[in-house]
Amino acid sequence: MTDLDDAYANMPYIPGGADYPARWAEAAAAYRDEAMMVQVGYGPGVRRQIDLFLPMGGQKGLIIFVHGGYWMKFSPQDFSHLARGAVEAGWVVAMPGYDLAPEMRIEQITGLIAMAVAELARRFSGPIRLVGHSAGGHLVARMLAPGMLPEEVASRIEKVVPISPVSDLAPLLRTSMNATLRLDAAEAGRESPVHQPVPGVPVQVWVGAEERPVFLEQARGLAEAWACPLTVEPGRHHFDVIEGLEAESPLLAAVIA
Ligand SMILES: N[C@@H](CC(=O)c1ccccc1NC=O)C(=O)O
Repeated sequence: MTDLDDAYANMPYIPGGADYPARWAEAAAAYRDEAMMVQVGYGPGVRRQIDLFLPMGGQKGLIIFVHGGYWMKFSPQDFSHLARGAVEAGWVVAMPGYDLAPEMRIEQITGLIAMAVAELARRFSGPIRLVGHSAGGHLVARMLAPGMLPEEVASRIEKVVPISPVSDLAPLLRTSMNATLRLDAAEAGRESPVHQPVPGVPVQVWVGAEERPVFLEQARGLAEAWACPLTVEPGRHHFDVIEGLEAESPLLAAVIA
């Protein structure tokens, strides 16, 4: 144990926390059974696949959701059900997979997400919105770094909603997770969205009021660094803060409005 392990642990502080991953996988599989889904690859290997959920009728644009799990856990197939709200509102929802730590360093994962976003931009026209949770919130925030995406892709990004993002990676150097993440101070600095220039696109940071204090700080830190709005949603913790994406909710409204 290191001094910040407990601060960054979510599961032990969430009632029934250990049951969430199995419930996510089950809800995700049930949604895939009824959804119109196709997969496209953006690189070699089973993880470089994007699940695409298609709405009936016209398309308002593309929403890319990047899942979390401290860059070392889960796949898009654990979170398919989160596409429902935006799909029913007429958006295409894309969920890219990515190779995980320790095989990948965080900066390589950032590069994979940039590749996935560029691939999606080639395949769809129209506006693109980015949503990510936790480590995925970090990854979507990273897409706004100068030069991360080709200009013709960057110019189509209309809005970004980082949910409970990790925005300053430096504290992770002091967690046992870093045995897997293998961050050093230099990479932690380069990979921290709080150190990026203020982006030119609207960003709305979202976090649950019942989250661990460090996640409230991480969210506030990003909203302050980027001078963008922060919503602290009452009654939500790190695991149920994403549930609003499943149906009409304040979070879904923030994403699709
Ligand atoms: N084992 C981790 C899991 C976790 O934090 C997490 C789980 C699902 C989605 C995002 C997460 N956190 C950051 O990416 C914990 O509870 O501390």
